Order: sequence, then structure tokens, then C-alpha cells
Amino acid sequence: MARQTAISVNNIEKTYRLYRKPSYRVFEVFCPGKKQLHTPFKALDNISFSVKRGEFLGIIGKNGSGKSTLLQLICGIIPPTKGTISVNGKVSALLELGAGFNPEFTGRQNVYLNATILGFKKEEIDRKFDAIASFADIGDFIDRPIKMYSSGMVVRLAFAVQANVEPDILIVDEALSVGDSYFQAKCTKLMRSLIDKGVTILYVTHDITSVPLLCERALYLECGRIKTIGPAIEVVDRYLRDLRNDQYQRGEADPGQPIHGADKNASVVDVTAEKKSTDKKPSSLIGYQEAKGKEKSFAERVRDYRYGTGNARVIYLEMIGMNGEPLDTFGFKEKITVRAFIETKKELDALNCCVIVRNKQGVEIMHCTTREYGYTFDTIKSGTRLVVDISFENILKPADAYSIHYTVNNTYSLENQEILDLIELAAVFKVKPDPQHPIYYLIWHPFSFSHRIVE
Ligand SMILES: Nc1ncnc2c1ncn2[C@@H]1O[C@H](COP(=O)(O)OP(=O)(O)OP(=O)(O)O)[C@@H](O)[C@H]1O
Repeated sequence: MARQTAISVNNIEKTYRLYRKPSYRVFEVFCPGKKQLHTPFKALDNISFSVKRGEFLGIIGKNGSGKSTLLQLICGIIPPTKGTISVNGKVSALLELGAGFNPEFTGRQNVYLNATILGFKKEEIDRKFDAIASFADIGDFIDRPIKMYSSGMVVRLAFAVQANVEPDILIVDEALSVGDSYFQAKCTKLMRSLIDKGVTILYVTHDITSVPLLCERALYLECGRIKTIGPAIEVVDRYLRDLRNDQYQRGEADPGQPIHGADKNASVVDVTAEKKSTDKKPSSLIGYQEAKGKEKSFAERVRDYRYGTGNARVIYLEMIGMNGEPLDTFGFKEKITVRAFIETKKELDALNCCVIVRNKQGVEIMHCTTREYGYTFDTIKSGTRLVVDISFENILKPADAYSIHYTVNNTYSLENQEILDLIELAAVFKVKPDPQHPIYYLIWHPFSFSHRIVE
């Protein structure tokens, strides 16, 4: 059955009047017919497209290309200069940070205010309030005035309200970039579940890699016109090619050259689980006491992201850089160590630790288990405290946020294993940009090359 149209945009134009001085605007209003003092500026021109119900459309384009203007038109915040827009369903929008919130009111009062504006009765909001507050996860701040919130808290609350009021159409304008990585992962999950429920989502972002992963289709705006609209992967590819060509024109990149030199000695991912001797006191035992001190806050943070039998438990996990310091940002090719402090509650004869590195859209980029890499543990008694280091060379695309999914299993075979502790968002980290090693794809991979000249 053909899907219903949720949004239909027909030949839209939006022209702003640009004045060199604010007083010229007043003068034009009060002296009509006199000399025109403004310059017309078409922020959008000749825009036509439609979005089906349950579709996730990404909108991309350089700064000033008209993305936000288009969303504002669809939400009815500003009128078009020409053309028509029809919207079929209840729209929830997250446009400007904190727009729609009264700074003097508490978070709780603003939730009621917003939901009332969206057409909900008090009893309905009462029913939804706990889900909204729990999603926003801002603790006691919910009863403090919004003016005391950080920008991250404002966006958490705003997203929680907009996404939990059962919209037919959800419009999100880059707002998520203000939240931290945990929150962004939560929002992505929620948006996916909304799509499953038939909600239509329009999503403006500069995080280009997220578009093919989240969206079916994408619309690429350039200087207020549609450059292309179609399958997200193709549109993003076109956009990235244009960006690279722009860089080339400015002398910043050479699209004809390989980005990196080959390193014939480099391994793909150097995964080593570093075994601690059990007969001599490992140096990290001092760290273990500190880890115990952090156990409660770690457990609290990962509470919603973990499951398992609990027969072994990660009490704390940290990311360590090449100097042995806990870090949350790493450089290109830096050795990253994921250090887990684990306590066992039963004897384990097939301990297997697993790390998955995901990007912020949830794509699994790298994965290892100690077992699969041939690293074995001796039988470990109940009540043992151990520190397991899993290290890899950082070959990830910079400036992106990544999360670590950590699992402790007792694994005899794929079919016969006990999940002891599985933590979805055990840690998050970022990768520093390195001008010497720009990485345009998800990972830098060490290729090797050869050639011969045939006469
Ligand atoms: N109220 C306004 N008056 C005049 N010009 C405006 C107004 N609002 C937006 N513009 C202009 O319209 C163009 C499109 O702006 P818009 O904010 O829609 O772009 P955008 O693609 O969302 O940019 P960004 O990625 O930087 O957020 C820009 O050149 C902007 O300066």
C-alpha cells in the first residue's frame, strides 16, 4: 500500500529584505511608495518535495544554505513568500535551543506549558511526566528555573518533551549536537523507535556520517535551492564530493592523491589483552582501590545500559592513553587501552572479555573478544579482583565521538556462554583531529601497494 504523504512542499520561495540600517526598515513602513531601501535576498527558491509518513529525511547543506529557514516554514513559524506547504499531522519541533521555554519557570512547569501548547490535557501530561523527566535525566534541576540550566540540560528537556508527546512529525534542527555522547545515543535510539511507530522525522544536521545511517532519503540544499534529493547515501556522497572539490579549489586538499602513505608494518588493529601476573602484585592494584571508590557512580551511570547474570561484574572502566593517564580524547595512532576492573562471584573457567567500538550513530566499527584473539585466562576463582587491559591503535576518524560496549562472558562456545556483565555505553571518548592525517572515512586502514610496469 502506498504510504500517505506527511509533508508536501510546493514551489516554495522565501525572500528576506536586507536593510543596511535598521532605521531603513521603519522608514519603508511609514513612507510607502518612496525609494526602496532594502535588497531582496532569496533564502529559498523553487523548493518542491514531499515526505511520506514514517520517512526519516535528512537535510544537509553548507552554512547559510537555507536548512533552518525550510524547517521554520514547514513548522509554520514563518510564512513563505511564494508557494504552499501542506502538513498532515501533529508537528513537534526542536528548532532553536530552548525556544518555547520560559526561563523563569521551572523545568516541570515548562514541561506542562509546552505539552499544553501541543494540545495535551493536564491528566495526559501527568501520565507522561515521569517518562519525560526520566528521558531528560536532569535530576533535581527539573524543579529549578530553566535560566539556571546549562545548554545541554535545556536540550535534554526540550528533546524529552518533543519526542515523548506522540507527534506525527518530529522536526529536529541540529539540537542534538549540544547534548553529550550518552544523550545523543539515547536520542538516536528514540528516533529509531519513533520511525518504527510511523512518525515522520525531518532532521537537519552537519554530522554527515549520521545521515545515511539514520535516514532513508536526504535533501541537499545549496544557496537556497535543492541540489539533489534521493537515497541518503548518494546524496551524502555528492555533498562530500562537492566539499572536497571546494577544498581543492582553495588549495586545502588534493582529491587526486592518496590521503595517507602506506605503512607496510602496521597491523589493522593491534588488540592485546595484557595479562597480569597473579603471583606478583600488579601495579594497577593501587588503581583498584581508587576504582572501588568510583564503583557507585559508575554503576549509577551505566544502570540503564547493562544486563547479565552478575557472576562477574565490571566495577569500573576507564580509557587510558599512551602515558598511562586516564583520558577521554586520543590522537591519531595513539595506543588506547580500555581498562576494566572486574570482580567475580563464581569460579570462571572460560572468561572472555569483549570490546566493541561504536560511533555515535551506533555503528559497530571495531570489535574484539579475548577468546577470538587467542588470549586465554587461567581458571579464575570466585571473589577474584582482576584488571583487564584491551589495547588498540587509534585509527578512527577524528572529531567524532565513540562509545565502548564492554562484555564479560564465560564462553565455551558461541552457543554455550553466560553473559556475566554487558554494558552498552561503558565509556565514551573522542578523537583529536590531526592536520597531518585527515581521515575522511570511518577508519584509517593500513593498505599496502605494489606496481610493475609491463612493456
Ligand atoms: N530573518 C532573516 N533575515 C534575513 N536573512 C536571513 C534571515 N534568516 C536567515 N537569513 C539568511 O538566509 C540564509 C539561510 O539561512 P538558514 O539559517 O536557513 O541557513 P542554514 O542552512 O540553516 O545555515 P546553518 O547551517 O548555518 O544553520 C542565510 O544567508 C541567512 O543569513
